[in-house]
Amino acid sequence: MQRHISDQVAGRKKGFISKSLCITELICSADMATGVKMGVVCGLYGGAVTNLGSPEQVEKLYVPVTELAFTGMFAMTERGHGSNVRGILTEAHYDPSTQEFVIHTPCENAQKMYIGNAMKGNYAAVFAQLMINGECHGPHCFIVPIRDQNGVMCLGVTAIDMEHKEGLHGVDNGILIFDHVRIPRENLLHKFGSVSADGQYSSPIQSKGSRFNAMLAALTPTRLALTVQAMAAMKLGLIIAVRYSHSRRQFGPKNQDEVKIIEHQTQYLRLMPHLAAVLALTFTTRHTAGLMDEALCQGQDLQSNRPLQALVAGLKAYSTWANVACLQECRECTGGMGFMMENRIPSLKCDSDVFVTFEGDNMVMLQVVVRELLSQYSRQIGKSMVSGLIKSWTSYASDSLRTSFPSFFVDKVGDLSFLLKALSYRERVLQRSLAARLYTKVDKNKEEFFSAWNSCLHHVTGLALAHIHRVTLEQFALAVQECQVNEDQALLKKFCLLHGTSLVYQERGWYLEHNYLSTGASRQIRSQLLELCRSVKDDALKVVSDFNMPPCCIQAPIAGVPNSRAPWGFYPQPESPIPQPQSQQRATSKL
Ligand SMILES: CCCCCCCCCCCCC/C=C/C(=O)SCCNC(=O)CCNC(=O)[C@H](O)C(C)(C)COP(=O)(O)OP(=O)(O)OC[C@H]1O[C@@H](n2cnc3c(N)ncnc32)[C@H](O)[C@@H]1OP(=O)(O)O
Ligand SMILES: Cc1cc2nc3c(=O)[nH]c(=O)nc-3n(C[C@H](O)[C@H](O)[C@H](O)COP(=O)(O)OP(=O)(O)OC[C@H]3O[C@@H](n4cnc5c(N)ncnc54)[C@H](O)[C@@H]3O)c2cc1C
Repeated sequence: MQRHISDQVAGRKKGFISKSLCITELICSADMATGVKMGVVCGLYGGAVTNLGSPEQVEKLYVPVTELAFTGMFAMTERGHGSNVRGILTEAHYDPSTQEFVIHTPCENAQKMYIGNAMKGNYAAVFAQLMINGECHGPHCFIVPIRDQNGVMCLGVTAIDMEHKEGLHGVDNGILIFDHVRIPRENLLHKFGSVSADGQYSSPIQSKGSRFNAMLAALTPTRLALTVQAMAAMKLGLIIAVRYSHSRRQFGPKNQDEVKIIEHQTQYLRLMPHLAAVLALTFTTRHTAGLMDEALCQGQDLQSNRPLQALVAGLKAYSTWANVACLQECRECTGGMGFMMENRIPSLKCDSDVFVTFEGDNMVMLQVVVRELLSQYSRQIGKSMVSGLIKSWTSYASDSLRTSFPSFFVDKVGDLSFLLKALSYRERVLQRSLAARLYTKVDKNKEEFFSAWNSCLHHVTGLALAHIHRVTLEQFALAVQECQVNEDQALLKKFCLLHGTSLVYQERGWYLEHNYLSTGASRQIRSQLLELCRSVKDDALKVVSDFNMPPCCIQAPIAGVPNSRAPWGFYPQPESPIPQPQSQQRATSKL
């Protein structure tokens, strides 16, 4: 792990992001809190220093972390501002007489909140408004000493433990308050903004907005890491629920053995789409990590890669919501056993619920996606075309768009090509109609942008998810094509079809409203979904074992893996004979 992190420092060895995501998934599978804590120290504090600092600052402020000399934290969020980082109130005043920055918390709303590792960490990457002679240069990142290696607090710094949370109990989250804390000028991470000894500000990025965006790009790698952490939670939940569904028996034909609960149609209908989704997410995150590795190996900064930032922001939102839905389904599909702490699902739910909020609230992340989609769109067609769009928007959407997606003429309803075109069609219609709506509101009716945008948020979030859905199905389809093992390829193809069918089925109302699906086709999609779920329910055991999750990471007796932290567990082995009450050998009979 240590060598691996120093790779990060040594300028990104080939495939660094892809490799680190494998480590991430494994660490998070073992314990979500450990993953988050490492994410804070390595991903966030480390990411801030390596993405926003100079090589000398990386050497001084991050390499010692890889040598376990000290740890860091990431202090961006404040009591008054979490999503709206531009509005943060912590101040960093430059004092040319001493060539120092004075970090100060001017009011209660400026207190840094929820900060991971706040009660143990030595240094904080603190986001503050950079002030020189009363002029504000926007949020910048400063390295502020919090406590020494003996745990003695630094002068002017107060840390308050926020204590009880829903989950992630292994992470210490706290409040940080700075009372005129002086740090050397060299502690400003100055890749995108620096201050000379006599107080002259300079930046390689002229636009304040783009400079601000560059500051936040440091979050992109950990947002992708969080996507992987959400996938790890989904995989654990599905391993437990699928295995239990293949061992637990309940009800059956008269005078015959009770059937395994996986045989109940509702059981496989509830679980299989989530299994397909986590496979789609697996291939899409690998693709995205590859893009990131490629960019970094070509010496590109993440800051200038808005398409990548948008893709990661969308994946973070989709995966963390998918995880919450998946774990709830797994909890319900395992009945009373799923509610017992020994079987892991409750703690996975509690630990990962917050993933939809931190690292960028999902509703806000979806807007990052659409900002980029609209930016690309207006570059692609130019403003004049958008005005042209408005004139005949309704006919435009229903006629010309459909001709570019003649699915229902050439593709068989439910084929993969049909599903891919359906998802692309929906994304295009939502993108063009949103562009037209905003253009009408802002350019024609001169509405203030915020209120125009706010009144379209339902549309915005729908477009963002439509985009991510389409990307995940495309990446899944590519992975199927590239699969070299025929048996695996055939199985992945069924799950890929299931993922696409499930996505179109979820939005069948929209497709019916837009005359893209006939009522007959909609019924065909539903029948296909039911049949695909049925056809893969037994293959699911192979899929979840192919996750190669080490037993020590599963820790769930109902999945046939003893929980070392809950030795009292009941151990029905998958494929086990039907356990009878008198024969129910508790593994702890020796107690
Ligand atoms: C090795 C082991 C590792 C294990 C890893 C485990 C997993 C990881 C676990 C990590 C631990 C988690 C613990 C939690 C930590 C945290 O929560 S940290 C804090 C996280 N906080 C956030 O993410 C804050 C979210 N907010 C933001 O990201 C931003 O504030 C924002 C909302 C995106 C900014 O919005 P806004 O203020 O509107 O600014 P921008 O949208 O960036 O706009 C700035 C200007 O840029 C223009 N613009 C926007 N988009 C585009 C575009 N696509 N193209 C072109 N231009 C664009 C925009 O118009 C603005 O221009 P101006 O108006 O001219 O300024
Ligand atoms: C366990 C935990 C650990 C954390 N660790 C850290 C850390 O180490 N470092 C750090 O800096 N931060 C950390 N955070 C803070 C986290 O990043 C913020 O909670 C997150 O960014 C959301 O900000 P907020 O809580 O202020 O919610 P708000 O931004 O106030 O959002 C509240 C609600 O308003 C909605 N909303 C806000 N803006 C919009 C909008 N423009 N459009 C639509 N809806 C909107 C949101 O969707 C949400 O439903 C942590 C938080 C938690 C809970």
